[in-house]
Amino acid sequence: MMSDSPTIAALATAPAAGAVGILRLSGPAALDVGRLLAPGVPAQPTPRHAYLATFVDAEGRALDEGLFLYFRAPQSFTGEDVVELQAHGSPRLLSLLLARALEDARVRPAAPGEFTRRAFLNGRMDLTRAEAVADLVAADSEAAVRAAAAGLSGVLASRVRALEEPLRELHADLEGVLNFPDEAEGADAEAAARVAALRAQAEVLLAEAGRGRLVRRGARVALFGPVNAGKSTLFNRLVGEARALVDDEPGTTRDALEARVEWDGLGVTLFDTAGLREAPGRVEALGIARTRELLAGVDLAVLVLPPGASEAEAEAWLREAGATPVLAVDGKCDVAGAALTVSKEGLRVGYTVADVAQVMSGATSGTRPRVSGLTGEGVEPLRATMLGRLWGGGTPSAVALVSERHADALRRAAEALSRAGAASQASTLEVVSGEVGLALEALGEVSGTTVSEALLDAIFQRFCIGK
Ligand SMILES: Nc1nc2c(c(=O)[nH]1)N(C=O)[C@@H](CNc1ccc(C(=O)N[C@@H](CCC(=O)O)C(=O)O)cc1)CN2
Ligand SMILES: Nc1nc2c(ncn2[C@@H]2O[C@H](COP(=O)(O)OP(=O)(O)OP(=O)(O)O)[C@@H](O)[C@H]2O)c(=O)[nH]1
Ligand SMILES: [Mg+2]
Repeated sequence: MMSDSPTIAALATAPAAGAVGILRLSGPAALDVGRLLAPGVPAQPTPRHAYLATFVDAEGRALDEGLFLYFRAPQSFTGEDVVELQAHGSPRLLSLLLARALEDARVRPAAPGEFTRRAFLNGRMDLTRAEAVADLVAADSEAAVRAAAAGLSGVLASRVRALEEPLRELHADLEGVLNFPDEAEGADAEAAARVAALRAQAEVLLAEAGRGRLVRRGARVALFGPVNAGKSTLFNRLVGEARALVDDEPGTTRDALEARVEWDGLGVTLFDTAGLREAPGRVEALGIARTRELLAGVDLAVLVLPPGASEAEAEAWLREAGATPVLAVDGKCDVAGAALTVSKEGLRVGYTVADVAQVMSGATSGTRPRVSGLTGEGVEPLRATMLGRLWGGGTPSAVALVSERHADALRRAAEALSRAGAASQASTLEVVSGEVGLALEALGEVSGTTVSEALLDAIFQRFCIGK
């Protein structure tokens, strides 16, 4: 099967000027075609040896001097013969080399992810590890890099295997009892307990999907609350630069603003939003509508309240966040603490009459974290609290990167096991075994043991060309 697959070629490096650019070939004609481009390389090169070679055009004129690597099947990334031409990183030079390789009838351009797909099809890695390759390439935070690296080294693979293998044994035992009731007698004795244990294990893995999502695309956090509470000032403080406009005019922020930061390795997209209030102007009302929409889609909403806001007031604003988890904080805490002196000194910038009046009325919450975007007080503890709410304990690198696709398959496996559990009380062994078989099939979609061509197409579509 390996020998009749066409040889594929693609640039393995990004199409931009760089120190080095790599043309990669995989398949039975890789060495032949590689030697057309680098004729000085011996006909039987030592595998994994770096040859310094001249790369030439069709007329034999030198195009570059670079390194030539040969990996002999099956000891290569794809499991096929692989050749790499490591040239100087000129996109034009590399496209000349690629075009020349493609002139050979045995070679065609690689589809996105096709090198990795071949690695999977040739049994070099299971599907979770192939997907971790794409995760690693796409990783844009330290946590994402570490979690993808864990996936590449087989963290998810071994957890899925720990589920798949006992499930396969259970299925075999049940089928044995059904097909050879005499020989296999009693092999189904513990069926209900085994089903229950496996289901619990599937649920545990499924529960990691939320963390997987958080690591992959980063957390999304929005600051929201009444106008003029100090959201933009706090936003700037959290981002570390003056990104948002700040003014004492309520309704300053109209459009939501976003900034990407990395906190303890976790990617976080922070949003500043238009302040909320009754009866806003027309343009501002549009901003408020957008705030509500945005709040529905974030992982955590931080409600910034004016200093000393009452519980009733906090409750009212809390409702704006709907089902999104909310962390409420008292803003402008420098005002709250200094209220009495302020009243003697007169109002400094940022202290509105309302702010001070509220503090002096004594209706402070006492329990909410206090923060001042202006002085920076309480900002570090707030950041730590936000991270805690988003991530909980543990380190992002240890996480099994469960994707939406994995979660969907795990959910179907858990559901089938739940039905198998019910059937073991009330139905025939055939039904139990049928459901266990379905669970096994769903799990196979995660590891790749029972995966369809269409599913593989969908998975490798998101890879880049040359990967
Ligand atoms: N230049 C270059 N760098 C690269 C890659 C590549 O293909 N080329 N990779 C890919 O994109 C990654 C490395 N992945 C690889 C994985 C396995 C094998 C390999 O030859 N495996 C053999 C031998 C194993 C061994 O000697 O221990 C095997 O599995 O049998 C090579 C690269 C990242 N860096
Ligand atoms: N004393 C004090 N003043 C602050 C603090 N944060 C903001 N202010 C002042 O309060 C006013 C409003 O601040 P913004 O950060 O624009 O408030 P906002 O919540 O973004 O307001 P809108 O966008 O209009 O909803 C400005 O005059 C700020 O200087 C703070 O922590 N302490
Ligand atoms: Mg603002």
